[in-house]
Amino acid sequence: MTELDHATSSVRRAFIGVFIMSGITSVLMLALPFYMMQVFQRVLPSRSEETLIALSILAFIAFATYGIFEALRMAVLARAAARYEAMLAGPVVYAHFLDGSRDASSGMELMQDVRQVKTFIGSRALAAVAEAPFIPIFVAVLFMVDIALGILITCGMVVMVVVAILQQRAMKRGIEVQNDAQRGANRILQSHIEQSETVRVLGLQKTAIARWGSLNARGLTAFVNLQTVGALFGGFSRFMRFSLQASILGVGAFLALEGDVAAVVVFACMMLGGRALAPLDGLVGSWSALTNAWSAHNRVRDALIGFYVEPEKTALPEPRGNFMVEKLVFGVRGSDEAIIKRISFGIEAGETIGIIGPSGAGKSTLLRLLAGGLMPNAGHVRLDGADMRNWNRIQLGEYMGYVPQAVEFFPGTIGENIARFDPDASDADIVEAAQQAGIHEMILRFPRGYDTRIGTGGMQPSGGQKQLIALARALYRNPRLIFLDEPNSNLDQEGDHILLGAVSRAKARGATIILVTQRPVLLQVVDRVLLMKNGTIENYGPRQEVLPKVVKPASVERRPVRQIQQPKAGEEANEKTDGQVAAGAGGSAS
Ligand SMILES: Nc1ncnc2c1ncn2[C@@H]1O[C@H](COP(=O)(O)OP(=O)(O)OP(=O)(O)O)[C@@H](O)[C@H]1O
Repeated sequence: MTELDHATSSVRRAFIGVFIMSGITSVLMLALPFYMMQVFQRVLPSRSEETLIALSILAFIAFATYGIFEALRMAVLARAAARYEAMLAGPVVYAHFLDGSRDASSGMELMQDVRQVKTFIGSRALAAVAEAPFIPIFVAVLFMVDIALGILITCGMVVMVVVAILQQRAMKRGIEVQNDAQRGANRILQSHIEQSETVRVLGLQKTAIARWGSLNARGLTAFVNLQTVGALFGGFSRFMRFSLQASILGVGAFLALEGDVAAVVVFACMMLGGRALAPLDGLVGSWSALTNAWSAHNRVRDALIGFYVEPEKTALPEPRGNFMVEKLVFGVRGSDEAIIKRISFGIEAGETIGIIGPSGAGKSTLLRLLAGGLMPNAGHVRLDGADMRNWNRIQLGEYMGYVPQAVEFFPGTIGENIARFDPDASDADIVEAAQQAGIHEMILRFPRGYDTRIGTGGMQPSGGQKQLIALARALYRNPRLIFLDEPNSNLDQEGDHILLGAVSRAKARGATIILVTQRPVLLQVVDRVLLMKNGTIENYGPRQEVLPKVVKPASVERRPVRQIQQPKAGEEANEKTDGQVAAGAGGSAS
């Protein structure tokens, strides 16, 4: 059973309970008209105070029971609503983490969808849905009083159902337009707020507001139209409800004049009519909330189809670091051309591999596939023989170090970020990782040292500092597998030396290191070079064979790649080489 199945069956169970309670409250609603009839037809003619007291006690018991069930019903719905969010919010985020093709905003939107459904489940609108099947009770009582009253209310209700259907049709398109516009506007706003500084520097304030505003205006126009249509239908529904109640009174009065029914029965029937029509009226009034919640649930369902938080996978032994890539294909939705095109190669445990190639060749994508950040569309990435999908990701994370291309930190202190928020982290391990990354002294100079807060709302380290802190995080507890995506793109010469030293030490202790780089300086330490071009492998082999064919003469002159000696473990790198790897970019010379 998936998480979605668990959540929906929990809501279903709650709804069945609410449905039963709605049946009880519907029957109890008959107590007031019944009490009124008894008072007028029994107590007043007999002038019996005992009967009045007995009837009143019975009526109060009925009202109290009604009140209890009404409260209970809403409490059950509130709990079901909270359970829906509690059971699905985590899996929605989890599924988002697993699906590398989703962007950040779609994760937040799904969370909003979960909340929208939760709000609906806990609302009166769902209670009205549960009451609707009991309308026939009131209709049947009216039929029992007089067939004319029964026919009248039935016809009125048919008209109201037709109104509800027409309303649904009239509002369907508007609801879609409103939701699409609001989502689009939110995405634009979120992205501009995240990049406020760029907006400020480039003077894009008005453009940003205009782009967001035009979509938001569409949403607002759709909102006004929807509210107007809803109000019109709501007004008509009220009109129908009051007219029907008045008609019941009119027809009842006519029957009373004929002597067919007593006057008090006419009043009781009018009350019953009102009760019968209330749920329908409620449904018409909350139609857009119901439709929105249904669409939101469908989006949540689509995101979670087949998803279940897996029972812990069997923990495999610590990986040695043998990678086997088999016919690997990766593409994104909406694009015909794959980014990674059926490539196969292997990496030996303990090797250091440099992935190079022109911009857009697919280097970062390949690295992310190897690290398990993305899942392939076809083919396999096997680590020590096991498909990456079959590794226990939480266990595997302990053996992984990763510096992504765009480094960001989670809100917390530098120490917490380096330790990946491990609650059992020892200060010694954190400091050791920082020393390995050569930033211990730099961190000590920060306002609160290792306790300085970074990430959203905290201190903003420079680009180079970010890369070195991320390197410390990658080296925390000496992982076996290290993935570095252009880890020196913001580093100066000193940073390059620190990085080379750290990579060399990790290599010396047997780690498998895969790095993407555009600059030859890092290639000094690699064993093999994988040259990518347009999603395929153009060349893969020992550094000494591949590099001479792809490094620009300028950089070769400054530091001939053929002569670059791999530094020994712990040895700091030599001078920085500024040349760019010209792999496949045309004009490369050997
Ligand atoms: N989520 C995505 N949606 C659409 N296209 C994508 C996505 N991710 C990557 N691409 C495309 O895939 C191609 C390879 O991207 P990738 O980042 O792997 O290249 P790269 O070789 O690392 O480039 P660079 O050296 O510039 O970082 C690019 O053309 C990029 O536009």
